[in-house]
Amino acid sequence: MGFSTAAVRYLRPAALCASLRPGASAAVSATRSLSVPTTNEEKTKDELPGPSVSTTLYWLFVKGYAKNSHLLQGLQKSLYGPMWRSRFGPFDVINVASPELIAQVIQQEGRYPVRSELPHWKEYRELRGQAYGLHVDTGPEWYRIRSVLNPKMLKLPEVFAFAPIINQVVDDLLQRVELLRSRSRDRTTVSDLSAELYKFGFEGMSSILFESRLGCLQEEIPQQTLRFIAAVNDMLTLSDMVILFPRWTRSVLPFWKRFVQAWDNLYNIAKELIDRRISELEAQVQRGEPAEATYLTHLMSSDKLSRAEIYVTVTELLLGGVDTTSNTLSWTLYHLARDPAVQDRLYREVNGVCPDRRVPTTDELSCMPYLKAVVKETLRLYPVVPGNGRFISENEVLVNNYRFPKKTLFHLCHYAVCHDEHQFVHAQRFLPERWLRAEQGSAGSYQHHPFSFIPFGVGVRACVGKRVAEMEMYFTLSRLMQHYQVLPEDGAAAVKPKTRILLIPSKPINLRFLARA
Ligand code: HEM
Repeated sequence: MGFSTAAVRYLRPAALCASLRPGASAAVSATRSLSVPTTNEEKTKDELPGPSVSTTLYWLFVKGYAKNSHLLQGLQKSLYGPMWRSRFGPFDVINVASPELIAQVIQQEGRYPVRSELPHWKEYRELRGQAYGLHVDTGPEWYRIRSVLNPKMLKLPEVFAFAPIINQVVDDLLQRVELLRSRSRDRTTVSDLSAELYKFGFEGMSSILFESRLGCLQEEIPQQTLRFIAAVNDMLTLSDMVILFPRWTRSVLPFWKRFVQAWDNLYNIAKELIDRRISELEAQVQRGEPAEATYLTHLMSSDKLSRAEIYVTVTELLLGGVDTTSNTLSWTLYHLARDPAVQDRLYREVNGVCPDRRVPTTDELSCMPYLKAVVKETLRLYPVVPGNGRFISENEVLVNNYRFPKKTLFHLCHYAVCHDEHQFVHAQRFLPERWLRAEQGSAGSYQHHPFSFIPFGVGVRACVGKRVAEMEMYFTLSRLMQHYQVLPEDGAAAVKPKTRILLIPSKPINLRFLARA
């Protein structure tokens, strides 16, 4: 199947944005038709091609695609065409792997789209009497939560208010890089960069959400922070296991109990951090000191979310915001190290806009088109969420002339689409230039379909953290470029991606950071 349990998870909680904006990408063809074709010869899903369960098992566990389910998307597309059906365990999934078909699904997703059902998350919340939150709530209840988050997360001036916090964390990252390279044998290498960037991502998101520093980039990471990071990892890993096994196995297999324990740890630490910060803010207000309009203050003062909903929502934002951004940063630095011409051009752009290592302002970031093109191209080659989902529960759907009943789960094969030569010339190459309007053509690019590049998802349920993630990545990369030239280790082999829910490096990325004069 082009659909793994891992995909289910992001289909799961992944992370939401803008409405369908045909202008979303730099090279959107305005003339393409997104309308749903209708003829009289409708077909049913039983007529769709797709692998048998045994073929799927063979691919996943004999051929090794369980770890590379992003590649299975392309393989299956070549065998079955752009739409096929996969059945495996509890899943019956319709895979769509062309921008036109993805557009058709999204056009019919309804007012309150659902990525996938998360029965095990819902069950945990009910077990503990917690609020459902962003990922489990559906319909108008989900929208109510989104409408509180969107203004603070998706409006640029609001997002820019997080710039000082993010830059403080980038300061710490720079110090950490300096420390690690000075300790390395050749005094330049930072080993396992993704692990360092994960801690950076965690510190960055928690600084915004909890308005407190957790010390992830310190030499001695505080115990509570270590427990928190471990709980996040455990919960996400176990979430995939729990959904695969039927309920009766819970008394014999340890996964459900450990899943509940991991959620308990995660929720309790988040609750403690939030309560502590809220007490500080309340004391501040009582003393007559003005409270800054930061994230928690915004959620509290909106009066639209209960305290229980705030606990869950903030935890879920953290879950969506760490490894997505940190993995994208890892891949970007990996490519910059292997492509000196791209890195040099990026350095010249950053240095031209902000000489003498001056910290860029948000206005100055907007004068760095090549920086943005580099990040876009990284997200095209390594879409950290390689497959997305839509569970259309309310209505029947007509896609590619097949009629699907209510409660059909669609897997949007984003990885296959943004690696498609018909959409992107030299699709396997790292060519940031393709995103620069003035230079289209030099990189052989041409007008691609708006739904061929949707790394943050699409529609009203798209990623709520898109703007924050972009700003964090722009500051981090521009400032790293000001200080260092990055290079691969001598003779280092290429690092391929693998799917572990997200598209992550299959082995540690070690890079040399040479201080710029
Ligand atoms: C490179 C960085 C990121 C990428 C590529 C990414 C990608 C995605 C994608 C593909 C989705 C699913 C969207 C859909 O279903 O259409 C999503 C949802 C989501 N993302 Fe992100 N994300 C990133 C960073 C972040 C950050 C920084 C945050 C937190 C501030 C975040 C929080 C979320 C949340 C909470 C959802 C679920 C929203 C909902 O269901 O209403 N993401 N993300």
